Amino acid sequence: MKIAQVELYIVQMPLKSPFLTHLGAVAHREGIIVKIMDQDGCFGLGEGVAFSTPWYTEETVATSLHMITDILIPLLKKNPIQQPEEAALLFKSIRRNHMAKAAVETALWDLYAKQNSSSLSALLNGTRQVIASGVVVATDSAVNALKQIEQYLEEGYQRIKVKINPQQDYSFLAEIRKVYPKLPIMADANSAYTLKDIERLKALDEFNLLMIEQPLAHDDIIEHAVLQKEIRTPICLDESIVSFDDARKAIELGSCQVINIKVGRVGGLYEAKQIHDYCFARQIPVWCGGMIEFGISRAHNIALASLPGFTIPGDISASNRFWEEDIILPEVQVKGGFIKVPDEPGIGFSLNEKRLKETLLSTRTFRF
Ligand SMILES: O=C(O)CCC(=O)C1=CC=C[C@@H](O)[C@@H]1C(=O)O
Ligand SMILES: [Mg+2]
Repeated sequence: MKIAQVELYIVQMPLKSPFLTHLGAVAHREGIIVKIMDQDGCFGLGEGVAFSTPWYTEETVATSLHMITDILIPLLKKNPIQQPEEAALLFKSIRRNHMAKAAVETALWDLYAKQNSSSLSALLNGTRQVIASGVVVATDSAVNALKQIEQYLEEGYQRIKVKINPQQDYSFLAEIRKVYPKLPIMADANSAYTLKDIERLKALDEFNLLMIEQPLAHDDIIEHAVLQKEIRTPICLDESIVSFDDARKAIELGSCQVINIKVGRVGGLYEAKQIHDYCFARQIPVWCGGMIEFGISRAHNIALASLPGFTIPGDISASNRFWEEDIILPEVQVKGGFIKVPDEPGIGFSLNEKRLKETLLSTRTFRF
């Protein structure tokens, strides 16, 4: 792929309003934009989606920077690659650090697509021209959630995800169901429960949720299989699935009926596609998760979600869900509940240089 230079941009932006889960609040988002340039000046873009602290997974912006700078870039310098799959396989010699790997690997996919004048969606064998869009409500009260849901439904979003925990679950969902008896709703618990809560979780079956996401421990697939036999609501796994093998084992065990695929969590588009292909062959629905990300990661998600197995609206919302102004042009827009899949080369979005400058904390450059 003739890599000539890698540039990293560390950016930070306030969210329009804090994103609240039982694990804490995200009010500011730091991220790493990766730009990989070839000898002809063509470049690909990726985004590191680790948070500033390790509350969702073990990675942080600082650990990602270390991995990219001291491990992954030197590895790429030593091992010239012909296509992005080779980078994904090369990075398997390094344990975990999936978000750092994905930041680099996704930039290589964008570069490779542009070098071959193909849209990223087409390169991945995407089949959709538009993808259905869902949105997450992450707030502290049913009153606020209802206000947000009303606004998001006006904006066209096709399904709503809410955050639950044992302190508010039943009453919170009951309030929402009272106003919206038929709305497609899913609930994300981010590991707020244990098997001792089986009766609590059984009681949530009456709300006819599309699914409950990650009710038990972040690294469990055994107890989720026990729980799934006890509750009617389909379990969706998020945190527990960090690789293709995790997905295969969870499905074999009956730990879930749905998988939330996040490109960063599984180490890149190659692994994400492997999980998709496996699930698609077995008619296990998947959807594309979000990471409160900026537009570059959002663009990669759109390309991934154009694959045929993404049959459930994901957490891919418009740029203006979180940001006053995103770092891409054009911004991601939701129209009539759908986002258009670009057909221009690569991710089909470019960097908003003005916004990048406004949000920039620091940069690093590496010549090959
Ligand atoms: O990016 C979005 O639109 C929302 C993403 C989202 O819901 C999440 C991102 C990161 C951590 C979470 O608590 C949550 C999730 O678990 O899916
Ligand atoms: Mg989740």
